Amino acid sequence: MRRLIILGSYIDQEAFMGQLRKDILRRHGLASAGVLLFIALYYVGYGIEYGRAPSVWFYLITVLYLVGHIATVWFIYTERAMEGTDPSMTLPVMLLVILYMSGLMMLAPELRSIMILGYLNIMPFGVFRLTGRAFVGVSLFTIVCYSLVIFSTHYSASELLVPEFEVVIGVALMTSMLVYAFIGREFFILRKAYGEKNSELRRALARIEELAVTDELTGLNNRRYLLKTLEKQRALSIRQGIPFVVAFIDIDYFKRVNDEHGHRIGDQVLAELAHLLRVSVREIDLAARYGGEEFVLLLSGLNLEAATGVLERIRVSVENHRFSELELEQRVSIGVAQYRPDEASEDVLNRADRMLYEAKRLGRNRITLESEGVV
Ligand SMILES: Nc1nc2c(ncn2[C@@H]2O[C@H](COP(=O)(O)OP(=O)(O)OP(=O)(O)O)[C@@H](O)[C@H]2O)c(=O)[nH]1
Repeated sequence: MRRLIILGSYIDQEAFMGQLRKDILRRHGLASAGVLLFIALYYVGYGIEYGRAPSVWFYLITVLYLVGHIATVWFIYTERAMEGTDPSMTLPVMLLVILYMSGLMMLAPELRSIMILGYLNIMPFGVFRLTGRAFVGVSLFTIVCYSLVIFSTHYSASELLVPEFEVVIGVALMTSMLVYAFIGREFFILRKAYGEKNSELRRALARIEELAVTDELTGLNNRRYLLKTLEKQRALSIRQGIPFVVAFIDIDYFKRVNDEHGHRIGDQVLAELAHLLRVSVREIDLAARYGGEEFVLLLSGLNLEAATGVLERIRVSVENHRFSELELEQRVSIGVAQYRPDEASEDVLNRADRMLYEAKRLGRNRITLESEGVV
C-alpha cells in the first residue's frame, strides 16, 4: 500500500500581528506629520510677523502633546494596546491632537483660520476605528474646544474677533463636524456588518479546518493531522531531545466483522476502538485514524520500553472489551518504532508499519518492537 504524506501549512500569527502593528504605526506617523505641519505654520506665522513668538506655554503644550503621542505609540509598539478594545489608540490620539490644536489657536489667535483646518484633518482618522457614538462625541468635543478658543481670544485679542465672520466660521465648523459624525456613523455601520460577516467566515473556516483534520466515523484526528503533528514532534525531538514513539495499531481479521455482521457493526467496532485508544493515551499524545482499520499513536516523551507498557495495556483492554451490541471480541496487532535523531517523519512511520506487518506475520494479537536485528 502506497502512503501519501501531506504536510499541512501553519498560519503565522506573529507575522499577522506584526503587519497590524505596522499599519497602525504608519497611521500614527501620518497624524504626527500633520501636527508637525501646524507647528511649522506657527513658526512661519511668527517669521512673517503675523503670529506670535513661541512662548513658554507653546513649548509646554508641545512637549505635553509629544509625550502623550509618544506614550501611545510606545503602547502600540509594545503590543500593550492590543489587549484593549482600541488597539490603534485612535480616540485618545484624536482628543490629544484636538486639544493641542486648540492650544495653538489660543496662543496664536491670528492663525486661527488656518489652524482650524487641523480639526478637520484629524477627523478622517476616526473613520477607520471609532464607533458611531464615539465619532459624535469627538465632534461635540471639537465644538466645545473651539468655543473655548473663541472665549480665550475674546480676552487675549478681542480685536481679531469679527462677530459676523465668527458666526459663519462657527456654523461652517459645526456643519463639517455634523457631516463627519454622519459619515463616521455610516462607516461604523458598514464596518460592523463587515466585521460580523468576517466572524461568520472565521467560524466557518475554523469548522472547515476542524473537519479537514478529523475522521468523520471515529472523531479521531485523521492522517493529515497526524503527519502535521509528527513534523512538530520531530522538531521538538531535534531541538530539545524529547524522544517519541510511533505505534501502528491494526484490528486482526477485521474483514470478517464486515463480512459476517455487515458494515454498520464494522463501523461500530472502529468507533469503539477509537474511543478506547483516545482514553488510553495522555493529552500530550495523539491517537489518529490512519485509514481503514489502521490507527496510529504518537507517544511523546517515551522510549520503546516505556511505550511498550502503555501499548500492552491497550492490547489487553481491547482483548477484554466486548464490541458493539453483538458483544464481539476483537484483537489488535501493534507495530512500534522510536524516532531516531535526524531521520524524516516518514521513516519512523514506515518502520512502525513494517513492525505491524511483522506482528501480523508472527501470529497477530501482539506487539512487535523494532530492534536492530529486525529493522
Ligand atoms: N466497516 C468498515 N470497514 C472498513 C472501513 N475501512 C476499511 N474497512 C474494512 O477493513 C477491512 C480490512 O481488511 P484487510 O486489510 O483484509 O485486513 P484484516 O481482515 O483486518 O486482516 P489482517 O489485517 O491481516 O488481520 C476491509 O474489509 C475493509 O473493507 C470502514 O470505515 N468501515
